[in-house]
Amino acid sequence: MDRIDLSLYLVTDRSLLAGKDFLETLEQALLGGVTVVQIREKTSDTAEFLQLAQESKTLCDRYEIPLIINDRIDIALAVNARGVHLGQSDMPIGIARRLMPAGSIIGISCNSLDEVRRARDAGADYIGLGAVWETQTKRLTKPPIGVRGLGVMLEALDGSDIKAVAIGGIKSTNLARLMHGSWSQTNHGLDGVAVVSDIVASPEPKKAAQILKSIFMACKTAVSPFDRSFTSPRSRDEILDNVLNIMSSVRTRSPLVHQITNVVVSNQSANITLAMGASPIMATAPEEMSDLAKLSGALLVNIGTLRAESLEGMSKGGYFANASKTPVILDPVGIGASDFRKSFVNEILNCWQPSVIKGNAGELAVLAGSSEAASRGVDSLGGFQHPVSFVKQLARKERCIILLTGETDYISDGRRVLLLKNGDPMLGQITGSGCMLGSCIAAYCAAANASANEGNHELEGKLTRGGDLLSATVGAVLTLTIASELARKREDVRGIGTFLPALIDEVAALRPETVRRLARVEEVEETLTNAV
Ligand SMILES: Cc1ncc(COP(=O)(O)OP(=O)(O)O)c(N)n1
Ligand SMILES: Cc1ncsc1CCOP(=O)(O)O
Repeated sequence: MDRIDLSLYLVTDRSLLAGKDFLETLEQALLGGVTVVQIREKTSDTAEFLQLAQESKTLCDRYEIPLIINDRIDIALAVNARGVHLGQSDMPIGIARRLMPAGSIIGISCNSLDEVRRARDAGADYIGLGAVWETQTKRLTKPPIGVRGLGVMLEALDGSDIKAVAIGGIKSTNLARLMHGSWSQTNHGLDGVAVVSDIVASPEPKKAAQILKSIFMACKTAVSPFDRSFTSPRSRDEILDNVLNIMSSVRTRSPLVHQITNVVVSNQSANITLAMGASPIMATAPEEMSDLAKLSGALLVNIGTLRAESLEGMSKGGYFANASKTPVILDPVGIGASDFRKSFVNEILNCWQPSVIKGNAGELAVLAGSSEAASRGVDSLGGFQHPVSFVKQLARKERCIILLTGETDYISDGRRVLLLKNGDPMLGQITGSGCMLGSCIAAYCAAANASANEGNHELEGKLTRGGDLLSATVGAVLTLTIASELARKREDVRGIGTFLPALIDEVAALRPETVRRLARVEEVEETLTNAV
């Protein structure tokens, strides 16, 4: 089916034209670069549908763009359309295939893995996966799949030549998130996106199509398998060099670090951010997320004390941060404690792409859907048998950097895995050391991202500016853990009460040479086993 290009698939809807002319809007969309058009008429009678289809066919032929008809095989035959798009309760694929001329394109909508498998076995040419998100265009009868639900459906097409497009709620503002988040673990990506309102309802359909197309193409080429929107350093020594550069950069740039964090640690998180040389802003109101995303160098989302009023802020915060190409650090504190936390994390990960996810074994196990490491509240009750494999695979699955904290910290970007062995046990005895680490990661990521791509070139389709966020995460861990070792040795530290201020002081006083001298970082080679 490589004869038709599904990259930007326009599905029409006359009810969204808001006064614009149908054919003029279609022509603008064609000029804007749509690669296939589906005429979808839910309310018109046969004569009206036929006329629209005929006029659309003439126009599409002029632009050499294939025309697909929604549901109606008779109309598709009458206008000699390139194919039909069927729903689950329309004509079965086998019969449609017999009725349509040889070589016609037959697409079908799928909302579940079962439907994808059936469509594959029935010989569909492509599937429309959706709805991905809620949409105003159609009343949905089945719940949205969410970005993270698409990968497993795409995986079911491995080895076949069936193509897949996503549909439902897709806009220029969330397309990059869709493209980043929908890859299967086997690296099966989307062949296209089907869009109705973002083009049809736009006052400038040509421009709307152009924007969608350029984001799609940028993502399709930039997001090759495991190729993140950030740089990956080549060796352990290069990572350490980068860590020291980023450390200095935090102090010289003093980036603004937006933190939506929990009430237990808010104060110490703000202070550790200041100690690193960055500038904290602890803001939760959804109304200011758009403005703050433009100002901040990074966003930390920590769900430690999840409250109804912070949910919207977290959802919007990550969304606007992605749009501003600002790294987002997710700390899913105590995700295993309640179904509420679990489903909220799932919800936000369907709205935005994190750059780094940090958590203890219990938290990351819940996120990965593994029962290997249990947790109680915010504490982990054990570890993984193969932590190296686990972090590497989770990084691939979530397409971001994963930091698994514990006595040894494991960091992976899906390609390499680093083990960090610094840190004093007292860090685990004070409340909020993990949350402070989230602040440190955000500050380092802000500095690393700010120094990348300063000319702002070639950023379309990316969710950060391309900074070395792997080294940034390593640097943040080293900063806090090495400072904890130094703090513990101080004579004025007599217990956890005196340890916390000493820790903040040591972070502020930490010098790059000390980090290089004391860092205990190893890189491990890992062939993936099935850990996630
Ligand atoms: C490309 C694409 N995907 C899905 C749909 C939805 O089709 P269907 O389930 O038949 O629902 P209606 O479009 O008939 O409301 C589609 N039209 N196009
Ligand atoms: C036809 C259809 N099928 C699933 S969602 C949808 C409508 C998508 O419209 P929009 O792109 O405006 O969200």
